[in-house]
Amino acid sequence: MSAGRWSAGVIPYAEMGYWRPDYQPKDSDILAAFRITPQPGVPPEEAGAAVAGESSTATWTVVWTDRLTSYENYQAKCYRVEPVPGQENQFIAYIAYDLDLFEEGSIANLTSSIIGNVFGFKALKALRLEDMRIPTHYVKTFQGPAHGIVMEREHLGKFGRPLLGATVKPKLGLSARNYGRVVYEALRGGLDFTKDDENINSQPFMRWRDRYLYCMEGVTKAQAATGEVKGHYLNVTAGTMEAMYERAEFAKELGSVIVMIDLTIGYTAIQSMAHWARANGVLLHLHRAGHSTYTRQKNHGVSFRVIAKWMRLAGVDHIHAGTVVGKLEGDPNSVAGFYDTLRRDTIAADPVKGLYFDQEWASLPGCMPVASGGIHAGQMHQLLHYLDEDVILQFGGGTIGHPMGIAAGAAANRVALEAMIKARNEGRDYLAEGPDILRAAAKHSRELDVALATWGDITFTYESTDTPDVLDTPVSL
Ligand SMILES: O=C(COP(=O)(O)O)[C@H](O)[C@H](O)COP(=O)(O)O
Ligand SMILES: [Mg+2]
Repeated sequence: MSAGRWSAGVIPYAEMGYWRPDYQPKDSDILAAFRITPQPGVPPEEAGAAVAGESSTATWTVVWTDRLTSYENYQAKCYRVEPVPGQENQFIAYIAYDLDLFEEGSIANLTSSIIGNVFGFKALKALRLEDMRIPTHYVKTFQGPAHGIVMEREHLGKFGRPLLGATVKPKLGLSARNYGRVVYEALRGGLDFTKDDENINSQPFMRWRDRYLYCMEGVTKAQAATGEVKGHYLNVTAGTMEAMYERAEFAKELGSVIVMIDLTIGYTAIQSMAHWARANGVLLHLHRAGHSTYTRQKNHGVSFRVIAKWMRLAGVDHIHAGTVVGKLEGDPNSVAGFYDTLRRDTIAADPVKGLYFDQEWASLPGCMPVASGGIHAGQMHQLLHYLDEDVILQFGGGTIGHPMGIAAGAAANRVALEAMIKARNEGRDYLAEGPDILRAAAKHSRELDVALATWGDITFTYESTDTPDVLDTPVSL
Protein backbone atom coordinates (compact mmCIF):
# COMPACT_ATOMS: atom_id res chain seq x y z
CA MET A 1 0.00 0.00 0.00
CA SER A 2 1.17 3.47 -0.74
CA ALA A 3 -0.11 5.59 2.08
CA GLY A 4 1.05 8.87 0.63
CA ARG A 5 1.97 11.92 2.65
CA TRP A 6 -1.09 13.37 4.38
CA SER A 7 0.75 16.36 5.74
CA ALA A 8 4.01 17.94 4.67
CA GLY A 9 6.92 16.85 6.85
CA VAL A 10 5.05 14.03 8.58
CA ILE A 11 6.34 10.51 8.04
CA PRO A 12 3.40 8.22 7.21
CA TYR A 13 2.59 5.94 10.13
CA ALA A 14 2.09 3.07 7.70
CA GLU A 15 5.74 3.44 6.66
CA MET A 16 6.78 3.49 10.32
CA GLY A 17 5.34 -0.03 10.71
CA TYR A 18 1.92 0.62 12.28
CA TRP A 19 0.02 -0.82 9.28
CA ARG A 20 0.59 -4.57 9.37
CA PRO A 21 -2.00 -6.43 7.26
CA ASP A 22 0.05 -9.62 7.72
CA TYR A 23 -0.14 -9.51 11.54
CA GLN A 24 -1.91 -12.37 13.36
CA PRO A 25 -3.13 -11.09 16.75
CA LYS A 26 -1.91 -13.10 19.72
CA ASP A 27 -4.35 -14.49 22.33
CA SER A 28 -2.84 -12.14 24.88
CA ASP A 29 -3.16 -8.97 22.73
CA ILE A 30 -5.63 -6.28 23.66
CA LEU A 31 -7.72 -5.61 20.54
CA ALA A 32 -9.63 -2.47 19.62
CA ALA A 33 -12.11 -1.70 16.83
CA PHE A 34 -12.14 1.99 15.93
CA ARG A 35 -14.59 3.64 13.53
CA ILE A 36 -12.42 6.08 11.59
CA THR A 37 -13.42 8.95 9.33
CA PRO A 38 -10.20 10.02 7.60
CA GLN A 39 -9.54 13.59 6.48
CA PRO A 40 -9.65 14.10 2.69
CA GLY A 41 -6.48 12.72 1.13
CA VAL A 42 -5.65 10.37 3.99
CA PRO A 43 -5.94 6.71 2.91
CA PRO A 44 -7.91 4.62 5.44
CA GLU A 45 -4.94 2.31 6.08
CA GLU A 46 -2.81 5.33 6.94
CA ALA A 47 -5.53 6.68 9.22
CA GLY A 48 -5.69 3.29 10.96
CA ALA A 49 -1.92 3.20 11.25
CA ALA A 50 -1.94 6.71 12.69
CA VAL A 51 -4.42 5.63 15.36
CA ALA A 52 -2.25 2.60 16.18
CA GLY A 53 0.84 4.81 16.36
CA GLU A 54 -0.56 7.62 18.46
CA SER A 55 -2.26 5.22 20.89
CA SER A 56 0.98 3.29 21.45
CA THR A 57 4.60 4.22 20.89
CA ALA A 58 4.74 6.82 18.16
CA THR A 59 5.39 10.48 17.94
CA TRP A 60 5.01 12.28 14.60
CA THR A 61 8.50 11.42 13.34
CA VAL A 62 11.11 8.73 13.82
CA VAL A 63 13.20 9.31 16.95
CA TRP A 64 16.69 8.00 17.75
CA THR A 65 15.53 6.38 20.95
CA ASP A 66 13.22 4.00 19.03
CA ARG A 67 16.36 1.96 18.47
CA LEU A 68 16.86 1.53 22.21
CA THR A 69 13.61 -0.38 22.70
CA SER A 70 12.07 -3.59 21.49
CA TYR A 71 10.21 -1.31 19.13
CA GLU A 72 8.47 -3.90 16.93
CA ASN A 73 6.98 -5.51 19.99
CA TYR A 74 5.70 -2.28 21.52
CA GLN A 75 4.23 -0.83 18.34
CA ALA A 76 0.46 -1.26 18.13
CA LYS A 77 -0.45 -2.83 14.83
CA CYS A 78 -3.38 -1.90 12.62
CA TYR A 79 -4.02 -5.27 11.02
CA ARG A 80 -7.30 -4.77 9.18
CA VAL A 81 -9.35 -1.88 7.78
CA GLU A 82 -12.87 -2.43 6.45
CA PRO A 83 -15.36 0.03 4.99
CA VAL A 84 -18.57 0.49 7.01
CA PRO A 85 -21.46 -0.58 4.73
CA GLY A 86 -23.74 2.31 3.83
CA GLN A 87 -21.54 4.99 5.45
CA GLU A 88 -19.44 7.12 3.15
CA ASN A 89 -15.82 7.52 4.22
CA GLN A 90 -16.19 5.47 7.41
CA PHE A 91 -14.01 2.46 8.12
CA ILE A 92 -13.47 0.06 10.99
CA ALA A 93 -9.78 -0.18 11.85
CA TYR A 94 -8.75 -3.19 13.94
CA ILE A 95 -5.71 -2.61 16.12
CA ALA A 96 -3.72 -5.04 18.28
CA TYR A 97 -1.76 -3.93 21.36
CA ASP A 98 0.81 -6.08 23.11
CA LEU A 99 -0.08 -6.81 26.74
CA ASP A 100 3.26 -5.37 27.87
CA LEU A 101 2.04 -1.89 26.98
CA PHE A 102 -0.32 -1.77 29.96
CA GLU A 103 -0.09 -1.71 33.72
CA GLU A 104 -2.01 -4.52 35.39
CA GLY A 105 -5.36 -3.66 36.99
CA SER A 106 -5.49 0.00 35.90
CA ILE A 107 -8.32 1.42 33.78
CA ALA A 108 -6.54 4.78 34.01
CA ASN A 109 -3.45 3.36 32.34
CA LEU A 110 -5.40 1.42 29.74
CA THR A 111 -7.41 4.49 28.74
CA SER A 112 -4.47 6.90 28.72
CA SER A 113 -3.19 4.86 25.78
CA ILE A 114 -6.33 3.82 23.99
CA ILE A 115 -8.20 7.14 24.21
CA GLY A 116 -5.31 9.37 25.33
CA ASN A 117 -4.32 11.78 22.56
CA VAL A 118 -5.65 10.05 19.56
CA PHE A 119 -9.16 11.54 19.42
CA GLY A 120 -7.77 14.97 18.60
CA PHE A 121 -5.61 13.75 15.77
CA LYS A 122 -5.53 15.88 12.62
CA ALA A 123 -5.38 12.91 10.25
CA LEU A 124 -8.94 12.08 11.29
CA LYS A 125 -12.19 13.95 10.96
CA ALA A 126 -13.80 11.74 13.58
CA LEU A 127 -12.94 8.66 15.62
CA ARG A 128 -15.07 6.29 17.67
CA LEU A 129 -13.91 3.42 19.84
CA GLU A 130 -16.54 0.80 19.04
CA ASP A 131 -15.34 -2.21 21.01
CA MET A 132 -12.37 -3.86 22.71
CA ARG A 133 -11.32 -7.45 23.30
CA ILE A 134 -9.81 -7.70 26.75
CA PRO A 135 -7.73 -10.90 26.88
CA THR A 136 -8.17 -13.10 29.95
CA HIS A 137 -4.50 -12.41 30.79
CA TYR A 138 -5.52 -8.78 31.45
CA VAL A 139 -9.01 -9.53 32.83
CA LYS A 140 -7.36 -11.53 35.61
CA THR A 141 -5.43 -8.50 36.82
CA PHE A 142 -8.67 -6.75 37.89
CA GLN A 143 -10.83 -7.39 40.94
CA GLY A 144 -14.11 -7.19 38.97
CA PRO A 145 -17.54 -6.56 40.53
CA ALA A 146 -17.27 -6.30 44.29
CA HIS A 147 -20.00 -8.95 44.73
CA GLY A 148 -21.64 -9.63 41.36
CA ILE A 149 -25.12 -10.76 40.36
CA VAL A 150 -25.12 -14.14 42.10
CA MET A 151 -23.88 -12.86 45.47
CA GLU A 152 -26.18 -9.83 45.34
CA ARG A 153 -29.20 -12.13 44.99
CA GLU A 154 -27.93 -14.35 47.79
CA HIS A 155 -27.36 -11.41 50.14
CA LEU A 156 -30.78 -9.96 49.39
CA GLY A 157 -32.63 -13.30 49.28
CA LYS A 158 -34.35 -12.30 46.01
CA PHE A 159 -34.44 -14.70 43.07
CA GLY A 160 -36.21 -15.38 39.79
CA ARG A 161 -37.32 -11.87 38.91
CA PRO A 162 -35.89 -8.46 38.10
CA LEU A 163 -35.37 -6.22 41.11
CA LEU A 164 -37.36 -2.99 41.32
CA GLY A 165 -36.15 0.46 42.21
CA ALA A 166 -36.97 4.15 42.01
CA THR A 167 -35.01 7.37 41.87
CA VAL A 168 -36.29 9.89 44.41
CA LYS A 169 -37.80 12.91 42.67
CA PRO A 170 -37.70 15.86 42.35
CA LYS A 171 -33.99 15.59 41.70
CA LEU A 172 -33.08 18.53 43.88
CA GLY A 173 -34.59 20.53 46.69
CA LEU A 174 -36.27 18.07 49.09
CA SER A 175 -35.36 18.31 52.76
CA ALA A 176 -33.89 15.20 54.39
CA ARG A 177 -37.05 14.28 56.27
CA ASN A 178 -39.34 14.56 53.22
CA TYR A 179 -36.76 12.64 51.20
CA GLY A 180 -36.67 9.81 53.76
CA ARG A 181 -40.46 9.65 53.60
CA VAL A 182 -40.31 8.99 49.84
CA VAL A 183 -37.84 6.16 50.51
CA TYR A 184 -40.13 4.59 53.11
CA GLU A 185 -43.29 4.85 50.97
CA ALA A 186 -41.65 3.41 47.86
CA LEU A 187 -40.06 0.50 49.74
CA ARG A 188 -43.09 -0.43 51.80
CA GLY A 189 -45.18 -0.31 48.60
CA GLY A 190 -43.15 -3.13 47.05
CA LEU A 191 -39.87 -1.87 45.58
CA ASP A 192 -36.57 -3.45 46.52
CA PHE A 193 -34.47 -0.32 46.24
CA THR A 194 -34.72 3.42 46.12
CA LYS A 195 -31.94 5.63 44.87
CA ASP A 196 -30.35 9.04 45.15
CA ASP A 197 -30.22 10.90 41.89
CA GLU A 198 -26.85 11.42 40.23
CA ASN A 199 -26.63 15.05 41.32
CA ILE A 200 -27.67 14.49 44.95
CA ASN A 201 -24.49 14.76 47.00
CA SER A 202 -24.41 17.20 49.92
CA GLN A 203 -26.06 20.46 48.96
CA PRO A 204 -27.21 23.25 51.26
CA PHE A 205 -30.87 22.11 51.12
CA MET A 206 -29.91 18.58 52.31
CA ARG A 207 -26.52 17.62 53.73
CA TRP A 208 -25.37 14.07 53.25
CA ARG A 209 -25.42 13.00 56.90
CA ASP A 210 -29.01 14.14 57.35
CA ARG A 211 -30.05 12.36 54.17
CA TYR A 212 -28.35 9.13 55.20
CA LEU A 213 -30.04 9.15 58.60
CA TYR A 214 -33.56 9.73 57.28
CA CYS A 215 -33.12 7.33 54.34
CA MET A 216 -31.92 4.54 56.59
CA GLU A 217 -34.80 5.19 58.97
CA GLY A 218 -37.10 4.68 55.95
CA VAL A 219 -35.24 1.53 54.90
CA THR A 220 -35.38 0.02 58.40
CA LYS A 221 -39.09 0.76 58.85
CA ALA A 222 -39.90 -0.66 55.40
CA GLN A 223 -37.93 -3.84 56.15
CA ALA A 224 -39.86 -4.27 59.38
CA ALA A 225 -43.16 -3.68 57.59
CA THR A 226 -42.54 -6.08 54.71
CA GLY A 227 -40.13 -8.71 56.05
CA GLU A 228 -37.93 -8.18 52.96
CA VAL A 229 -34.38 -6.86 52.66
CA LYS A 230 -34.54 -3.31 51.31
CA GLY A 231 -31.91 -0.81 50.25
CA HIS A 232 -31.41 2.81 49.33
CA TYR A 233 -28.44 3.68 47.11
CA LEU A 234 -26.74 6.34 49.20
CA ASN A 235 -24.71 8.40 46.75
CA VAL A 236 -21.23 8.88 48.21
CA THR A 237 -19.97 10.95 45.26
CA ALA A 238 -17.93 13.88 46.62
CA GLY A 239 -15.02 16.15 45.76
CA THR A 240 -12.32 13.99 47.35
CA MET A 241 -11.66 10.31 48.02
CA GLU A 242 -11.43 11.09 51.74
CA ALA A 243 -14.96 12.49 51.74
CA MET A 244 -16.24 9.50 49.76
CA TYR A 245 -14.71 7.02 52.18
CA GLU A 246 -16.13 8.95 55.14
CA ARG A 247 -19.62 8.84 53.63
CA ALA A 248 -19.35 5.18 52.67
CA GLU A 249 -18.18 4.24 56.19
CA PHE A 250 -21.15 6.06 57.71
CA ALA A 251 -23.54 4.31 55.29
CA LYS A 252 -22.09 0.97 56.36
CA GLU A 253 -22.35 1.89 60.05
CA LEU A 254 -26.04 2.63 59.54
CA GLY A 255 -26.51 -0.82 58.02
CA SER A 256 -26.95 0.18 54.38
CA VAL A 257 -26.55 -2.78 52.02
CA ILE A 258 -25.52 -0.51 49.14
CA VAL A 259 -23.74 2.73 48.26
CA MET A 260 -23.66 4.61 44.99
CA ILE A 261 -21.12 6.51 42.92
CA ASP A 262 -21.28 8.50 39.68
CA LEU A 263 -19.14 7.84 36.61
CA THR A 264 -17.99 11.47 36.90
CA ILE A 265 -15.69 10.61 39.84
CA GLY A 266 -13.20 9.01 37.43
CA TYR A 267 -11.85 5.55 36.77
CA THR A 268 -9.34 5.37 39.61
CA ALA A 269 -11.85 6.56 42.17
CA ILE A 270 -14.31 3.93 40.89
CA GLN A 271 -11.71 1.18 41.30
CA SER A 272 -10.89 2.37 44.81
CA MET A 273 -14.56 2.36 45.78
CA ALA A 274 -14.96 -1.13 44.29
CA HIS A 275 -12.15 -2.38 46.52
CA TRP A 276 -13.75 -0.67 49.50
CA ALA A 277 -17.12 -2.24 48.63
CA ARG A 278 -15.73 -5.78 48.51
CA ALA A 279 -13.71 -5.36 51.69
CA ASN A 280 -16.74 -3.97 53.53
CA GLY A 281 -19.49 -6.21 52.17
CA VAL A 282 -21.49 -3.33 50.69
CA LEU A 283 -22.95 -3.39 47.13
CA LEU A 284 -21.73 -0.70 44.72
CA HIS A 285 -24.11 1.04 42.32
CA LEU A 286 -22.74 3.14 39.45
CA HIS A 287 -24.76 5.86 37.73
CA ARG A 288 -23.28 6.56 34.28
CA ALA A 289 -23.66 10.33 34.69
CA GLY A 290 -21.98 12.18 31.83
CA HIS A 291 -21.53 9.22 29.48
CA SER A 292 -23.70 10.62 26.68
CA THR A 293 -21.21 13.44 26.11
CA TYR A 294 -18.98 10.84 24.45
CA THR A 295 -21.16 7.79 23.80
CA ARG A 296 -24.05 9.26 21.83
CA GLN A 297 -22.52 10.38 18.52
CA LYS A 298 -22.22 7.42 16.19
CA ASN A 299 -19.05 8.57 14.43
CA HIS A 300 -17.05 10.07 17.33
CA GLY A 301 -16.39 9.16 20.95
CA VAL A 302 -16.53 5.86 22.82
CA SER A 303 -19.34 3.33 22.58
CA PHE A 304 -21.10 2.56 25.83
CA ARG A 305 -20.28 -1.14 25.28
CA VAL A 306 -16.63 -0.22 25.91
CA ILE A 307 -17.53 1.75 29.03
CA ALA A 308 -19.54 -1.28 30.19
CA LYS A 309 -16.44 -3.48 29.75
CA TRP A 310 -14.23 -1.07 31.63
CA MET A 311 -16.74 -0.81 34.47
CA ARG A 312 -17.06 -4.59 34.82
CA LEU A 313 -13.28 -4.73 35.12
CA ALA A 314 -13.25 -1.75 37.50
CA GLY A 315 -15.60 -3.61 39.82
CA VAL A 316 -19.05 -2.06 40.13
CA ASP A 317 -22.02 -4.28 41.02
CA HIS A 318 -24.67 -2.23 39.19
CA ILE A 319 -24.45 0.01 36.15
CA HIS A 320 -27.11 1.93 34.22
CA ALA A 321 -27.20 0.37 30.77
CA GLY A 322 -30.36 1.51 28.99
CA THR A 323 -34.05 0.66 28.80
CA VAL A 324 -34.90 0.42 25.06
CA VAL A 325 -38.43 1.68 25.74
CA GLY A 326 -37.68 4.59 28.07
CA LYS A 327 -37.07 8.32 27.62
CA LEU A 328 -33.35 8.12 26.88
CA GLU A 329 -31.37 7.07 23.82
CA GLY A 330 -30.69 3.35 23.21
CA ASP A 331 -31.77 1.07 20.36
CA PRO A 332 -32.68 -2.56 21.18
CA ASN A 333 -29.69 -4.14 19.46
CA SER A 334 -27.02 -1.98 21.05
CA VAL A 335 -28.66 -2.33 24.45
CA ALA A 336 -28.69 -6.14 24.02
CA GLY A 337 -24.93 -5.91 23.36
CA PHE A 338 -24.42 -3.85 26.55
CA TYR A 339 -26.42 -6.33 28.64
CA ASP A 340 -24.53 -9.33 27.23
CA THR A 341 -21.24 -7.58 27.97
CA LEU A 342 -22.25 -7.06 31.60
CA ARG A 343 -23.94 -10.36 32.38
CA ARG A 344 -22.45 -13.21 30.37
CA ASP A 345 -19.22 -15.07 30.96
CA THR A 346 -18.45 -15.98 27.35
CA ILE A 347 -19.64 -13.68 24.58
CA ALA A 348 -19.41 -14.38 20.86
CA ALA A 349 -18.84 -11.56 18.40
CA ASP A 350 -22.20 -10.46 16.98
CA PRO A 351 -22.38 -7.55 14.53
CA VAL A 352 -26.15 -7.25 15.03
CA LYS A 353 -25.53 -6.37 18.68
CA GLY A 354 -22.49 -4.24 17.87
CA LEU A 355 -20.09 -6.77 19.39
CA TYR A 356 -16.93 -6.81 17.27
CA PHE A 357 -14.97 -9.41 19.26
CA ASP A 358 -15.41 -12.60 21.23
CA GLN A 359 -14.99 -11.79 24.91
CA GLU A 360 -14.13 -14.28 27.64
CA TRP A 361 -14.59 -13.00 31.19
CA ALA A 362 -12.93 -15.99 32.86
CA SER A 363 -15.39 -16.13 35.79
CA LEU A 364 -15.21 -12.42 36.61
CA PRO A 365 -18.58 -11.88 38.36
CA GLY A 366 -21.44 -10.47 36.31
CA CYS A 367 -22.51 -6.89 36.76
CA MET A 368 -26.24 -6.15 37.22
CA PRO A 369 -27.52 -3.82 34.50
CA VAL A 370 -29.96 -1.12 35.56
CA ALA A 371 -32.79 0.05 33.30
CA SER A 372 -33.81 3.53 34.27
CA GLY A 373 -35.17 6.62 32.59
CA GLY A 374 -38.84 7.19 31.71
CA ILE A 375 -40.18 3.67 32.30
CA HIS A 376 -43.51 2.65 33.88
CA ALA A 377 -45.64 -0.38 34.76
CA GLY A 378 -47.44 -0.42 31.38
CA GLN A 379 -44.18 -1.41 29.68
CA MET A 380 -43.46 -4.39 31.95
CA HIS A 381 -43.87 -7.01 29.20
CA GLN A 382 -41.51 -5.11 26.88
CA LEU A 383 -38.94 -4.59 29.62
CA LEU A 384 -38.91 -8.28 30.43
CA HIS A 385 -38.73 -9.20 26.74
CA TYR A 386 -35.83 -6.91 25.93
CA LEU A 387 -33.91 -7.10 29.20
CA ASP A 388 -34.71 -10.51 30.76
CA GLU A 389 -34.58 -11.08 34.52
CA ASP A 390 -31.11 -10.22 35.83
CA VAL A 391 -31.78 -6.49 35.73
CA ILE A 392 -32.96 -3.73 38.03
CA LEU A 393 -35.97 -1.85 36.68
CA GLN A 394 -36.11 1.64 38.10
CA PHE A 395 -39.22 3.74 37.94
CA GLY A 396 -38.69 7.27 39.30
CA GLY A 397 -41.53 9.32 37.84
CA GLY A 398 -43.27 5.98 37.28
CA THR A 399 -43.51 5.45 41.05
CA ILE A 400 -43.51 8.89 42.61
CA GLY A 401 -45.88 10.34 40.00
CA HIS A 402 -48.66 7.81 40.70
CA PRO A 403 -51.96 9.67 41.32
CA MET A 404 -52.72 7.60 44.45
CA GLY A 405 -49.33 8.20 46.03
CA ILE A 406 -45.84 6.79 46.19
CA ALA A 407 -46.62 3.45 47.88
CA ALA A 408 -49.39 2.90 45.31
CA GLY A 409 -46.92 3.60 42.49
CA ALA A 410 -44.55 1.01 43.95
CA ALA A 411 -47.38 -1.54 44.36
CA ALA A 412 -48.41 -1.03 40.71
CA ASN A 413 -44.89 -1.86 39.57
CA ARG A 414 -44.61 -4.92 41.82
CA VAL A 415 -47.99 -6.32 40.75
CA ALA A 416 -47.21 -5.73 37.05
CA LEU A 417 -43.85 -7.47 37.44
CA GLU A 418 -45.19 -10.48 39.33
CA ALA A 419 -48.04 -10.91 36.83
CA MET A 420 -45.60 -10.87 33.92
CA ILE A 421 -43.15 -13.30 35.56
CA LYS A 422 -46.02 -15.70 36.27
CA ALA A 423 -47.17 -15.48 32.63
CA ARG A 424 -43.64 -16.06 31.42
CA ASN A 425 -43.15 -19.05 33.72
CA GLU A 426 -46.41 -20.53 32.38
CA GLY A 427 -44.91 -20.32 28.90
CA ARG A 428 -47.34 -17.70 27.66
CA ASP A 429 -46.40 -15.30 24.89
CA TYR A 430 -46.02 -12.48 27.36
CA LEU A 431 -44.82 -9.97 24.78
CA ALA A 432 -47.86 -10.31 22.53
CA GLU A 433 -50.28 -10.85 25.42
CA GLY A 434 -48.61 -8.27 27.69
CA PRO A 435 -51.34 -5.62 27.63
CA ASP A 436 -54.03 -8.28 28.31
CA ILE A 437 -52.00 -9.81 31.14
CA LEU A 438 -51.57 -6.39 32.72
CA ARG A 439 -55.25 -5.52 32.35
CA ALA A 440 -56.25 -8.85 33.93
CA ALA A 441 -53.89 -8.21 36.87
CA ALA A 442 -55.27 -4.69 37.21
CA LYS A 443 -58.72 -6.13 37.97
CA HIS A 444 -57.24 -7.17 41.34
CA SER A 445 -55.06 -4.12 41.86
CA ARG A 446 -56.48 -0.63 41.90
CA GLU A 447 -52.90 0.70 41.97
CA LEU A 448 -52.02 -1.01 38.70
CA ASP A 449 -55.36 -0.06 37.16
CA VAL A 450 -54.69 3.62 37.87
CA ALA A 451 -51.05 3.35 36.66
CA LEU A 452 -52.20 1.86 33.34
CA ALA A 453 -54.90 4.53 32.96
CA THR A 454 -52.29 7.23 33.64
CA TRP A 455 -49.28 5.98 31.64
CA GLY A 456 -50.44 2.92 29.70
CA ASP A 457 -50.18 4.62 26.33
CA ILE A 458 -46.83 6.28 26.85
CA THR A 459 -44.14 4.36 24.96
CA PHE A 460 -40.96 6.06 23.84
CA THR A 461 -39.72 4.55 20.61
CA TYR A 462 -36.07 4.39 19.71
CA GLU A 463 -36.79 5.26 16.08
CA SER A 464 -37.79 8.73 17.20
CA THR A 465 -34.42 9.55 18.70
CA ASP A 466 -31.21 8.38 17.05
CA THR A 467 -29.79 6.42 14.18
CA PRO A 468 -28.79 3.04 15.59
CA ASP A 469 -25.07 2.31 15.27
CA VAL A 470 -25.60 -1.39 14.64
CA LEU A 471 -27.62 -3.43 12.17
CA ASP A 472 -31.32 -2.90 12.21
CA THR A 473 -32.80 -6.33 12.95
CA PRO A 474 -34.50 -6.11 16.35
CA VAL A 475 -33.26 -8.70 18.81
CA SER A 476 -33.98 -9.61 22.38
CA LEU A 477 -31.80 -11.40 24.88
O1 LIG B 1 -33.13 9.95 37.10
C1 LIG B 1 -33.13 9.03 36.35
C2 LIG B 1 -34.38 8.37 35.92
O2 LIG B 1 -35.56 9.01 36.38
P1 LIG B 1 -37.04 8.61 35.86
O3 LIG B 1 -37.23 7.15 36.20
O4 LIG B 1 -38.01 9.48 36.62
O5 LIG B 1 -37.12 8.87 34.38
C3 LIG B 1 -31.77 8.49 35.93
O6 LIG B 1 -30.78 9.42 36.27
C4 LIG B 1 -31.69 8.11 34.52
O7 LIG B 1 -32.16 6.82 34.49
C5 LIG B 1 -30.29 8.08 33.91
O8 LIG B 1 -30.24 7.45 32.67
P2 LIG B 1 -29.55 6.05 32.37
O9 LIG B 1 -30.14 5.06 33.33
O10 LIG B 1 -29.91 5.74 30.94
O11 LIG B 1 -28.10 6.27 32.56
MG1 LIG C 1 -31.17 10.81 37.37
